Amino acid sequence: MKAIQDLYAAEYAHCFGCGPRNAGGHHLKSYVDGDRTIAHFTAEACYSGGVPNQLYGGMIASLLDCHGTASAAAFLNQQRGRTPELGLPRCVTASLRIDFKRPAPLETQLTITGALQSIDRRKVWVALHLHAGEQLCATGEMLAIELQEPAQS
Ligand SMILES: CCCCC/C=C\C/C=C\C/C=C\C/C=C\CCCC(=O)SCCNC(=O)CCNC(=O)[C@H](O)C(C)(C)COP(=O)(O)OP(=O)(O)OC[C@H]1O[C@@H](n2cnc3c(N)ncnc32)[C@H](O)[C@@H]1OP(=O)(O)O
Repeated sequence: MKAIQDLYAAEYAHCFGCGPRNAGGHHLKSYVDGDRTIAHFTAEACYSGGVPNQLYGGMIASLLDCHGTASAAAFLNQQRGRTPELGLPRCVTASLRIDFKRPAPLETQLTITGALQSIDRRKVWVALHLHAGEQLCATGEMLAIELQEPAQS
């Protein structure tokens, strides 16, 4: 199965967190998994926060940011009955609230999931969870908004 990010059009594929065309980026890959979305990521030791073996909060935000917008695009597509191969909506983060529940470890596989909360036209609310094994480390609530197409001349 293709990752959602691998369906982004070339001009939208340079995101630092998940763009396939950003050589220096993190290349997060998100997948549709039934009625939710899922991604896995293992952070290298250099992404340490201020406490030993504790992942930097900005990296957690980055993972939720990229997974959330990919999830929003996939959920909008599903609502519209479109297959991803026909093109994805272009969603950006309008707001992202994060609760850091427990430290997330370095050099350990993390699992990020997304679930659709609701859709109102271009607005998509996504619930996000980040786990290390069974441990819930962070939750997020995102409002993603579909970009409007530029006016045709
Ligand atoms: C095989 C072909 C495949 C084709 C694939 C094509 C595309 C691929 C898909 C996606 C790729 C795109 C990007 C993916 C890459 C990386 C993503 C990583 C995530 C990010 O890193 S992303 C960067 C950070 N992100 C920003 O840089 C956003 C800056 N911002 C803006 O660009 C505007 O702000 C925008 C566009 C968000 C809205 O602007 P706008 O002019 O379009 O719309 P407007 O302002 O009218 O808002 C409309 C309705 O949302 C409500 N609303 C707005 N903001 C709200 C808020 N904060 N809280 C609550 N409600 C809010 C309004 O109240 C109104 O509500 P209502 O309609 O009910 O009145």
